[in-house]
Amino acid sequence: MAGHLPRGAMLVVARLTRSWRPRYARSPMQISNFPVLQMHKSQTAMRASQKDFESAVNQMKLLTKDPGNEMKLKLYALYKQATEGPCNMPKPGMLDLISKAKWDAWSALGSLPKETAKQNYVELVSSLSSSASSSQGKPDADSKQPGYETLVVTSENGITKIMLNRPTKKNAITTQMYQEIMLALEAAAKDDSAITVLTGNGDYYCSGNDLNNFTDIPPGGVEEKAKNSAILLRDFVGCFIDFPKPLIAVVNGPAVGISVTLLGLFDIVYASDRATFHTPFSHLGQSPEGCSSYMFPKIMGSAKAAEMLIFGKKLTAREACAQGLVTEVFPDSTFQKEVWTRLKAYSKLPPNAMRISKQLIRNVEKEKLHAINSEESSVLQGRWLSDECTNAIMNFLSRKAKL
Ligand SMILES: CCCCC/C=C/C(=O)SCCNC(=O)CCNC(=O)[C@H](O)C(C)(C)COP(=O)(O)OP(=O)(O)OC[C@H]1O[C@@H](n2cnc3c(N)ncnc32)[C@H](O)[C@@H]1OP(=O)(O)O
Repeated sequence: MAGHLPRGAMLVVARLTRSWRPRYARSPMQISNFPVLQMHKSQTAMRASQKDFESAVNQMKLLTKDPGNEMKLKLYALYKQATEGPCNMPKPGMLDLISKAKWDAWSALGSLPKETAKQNYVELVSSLSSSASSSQGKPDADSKQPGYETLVVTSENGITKIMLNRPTKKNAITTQMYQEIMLALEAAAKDDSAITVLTGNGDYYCSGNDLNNFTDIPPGGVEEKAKNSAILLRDFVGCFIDFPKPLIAVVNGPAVGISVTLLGLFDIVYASDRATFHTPFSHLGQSPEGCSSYMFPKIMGSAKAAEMLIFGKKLTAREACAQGLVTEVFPDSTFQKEVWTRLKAYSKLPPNAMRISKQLIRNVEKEKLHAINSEESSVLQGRWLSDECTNAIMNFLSRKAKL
C-alpha cells in the first residue's frame, strides 16, 4: 500500500509507524526496588490515553495556521486508523483526487495497531502546536537552542522562552529536566534577553515532580536517594530565588505540585482560564517546597494558603487570580496571542531598569528565602523516607490513585 505514496511520504509514514518508546527507560535494576512497578511497566509502556487523544483532536481544531495538505493527510490517516482501524473502504476512482489521496494515506498505514496510531497522532499534533505557539509572536525555529532534551529553549526579540517539553507525561519534571531547567536559567540570566518566560508544551503547564524519579535508587539506598533529591531541590529552587531578570510564568494549562509552589517566586504569572492549581502534598505524604510555606501565606493569607498546602485544595485560574497567586487570566482561545503581545511590549522596556527594579524587590528577603528553601528541602528529605510517602507514590505508579 505504501507504494501509492511518493518517496517523501513513505519516509514519513515509516517514521510515524515506528513503535513508540517512552522517552526515558527504567532499568530492571531500578524497578526491582519496587516490585509493583515491574507489573506496571509492561502494562503501560505503549499506552496513549484516550484523554490525550481527545485533547489532541481538540487541539487540532484550535490550530490557527494551516499545517498544509501533506500534514493534513498524515493526520487524517492516523485519526482514521486510531478510530476505525485499517482501511477497508473501496478505492475511490482515479478522478476523485482528494478522496484517493486520503484513501492512499490511510491504506499506507496497513495494519498499524489503533493504540500506536493514537500515540503517533498525539505526538504529531503536539509537534504542530509547539511550532505554532513558537510562531505566535515568539521565537522562530532558527532561534531554538541546542543541547536540551526535555526542554525547548528559544531566545528572540528580547525574550528567552523555556518550554517544558514532555507533553505526553503532562510535562512532569524528571531529574534530567530539573538539571536542564537550571542550566537554561543560568544561561538566560547571562544572555541579552530582557525577560525570561517559563511555559509548558501541550495541554498541561506541568504535573510537578515526575514520581518515577523515586524509583531510580542509587547504590547507597533510599537514604542516599532522599539526600540527593533534597540537594537537587534546594539547588533548583535556589536558581529561581536568585534569578536576576523579570521571570514570567505562562501557565497554559493545569499545574501541579512544585510547578505551583514556584509561582510565588515569579514576577508575573499569566494563566489560561483552563489552568488549575493544586499541591497534593498531604495526599503524597510530602510537605511544601519552592518557598511556598512562606510565600503562599504572604501572598494569599494563612487560611487560604493552608487550604492549598495542607489540604490540597485545587484552585481554578480565576480563584488563583483572586488569591493573588496569578497576575491575570485570559480566555484559552486567545491566551497565546494576548500574552505574547503583552510580553513583546514588556521586552522592549529598558532591560537594566527592569533588572534593577526586580532586584530591589527581591533583595529585601533573598537570604530569608534561601533559609526557607533549605529548611523545606531538609524536611522533605525526611518525608521521602516515610511510609506515608512511599505508599502514596507506589499507589500512583501502580495506577490506584490520581491526584
Ligand atoms: C527532587 C525534587 C522533588 C520536588 C518535590 C516536588 C513535589 C511535587 O511536585 S508533588 C506533585 C507530584 N505530581 C503529582 O502527584 C501528579 C501525578 N499525576 C496525576 O495525578 C495525573 O497524572 C494528572 C492529574 C497530572 C493527569 O491525569 P490524566 O489527565 O488522567 O493523565 P494521565 O494520568 O494519564 O497522565 C498521562 C501520562 O503522564 C504521566 N504522568 C503525569 N504526571 C506524572 C507525574 N507527576 N509523575 C510521573 N508520571 C506522570 C502518567 O503516568 C501518564 O503516563 P502513561 O501512563 O505512561 O501514559
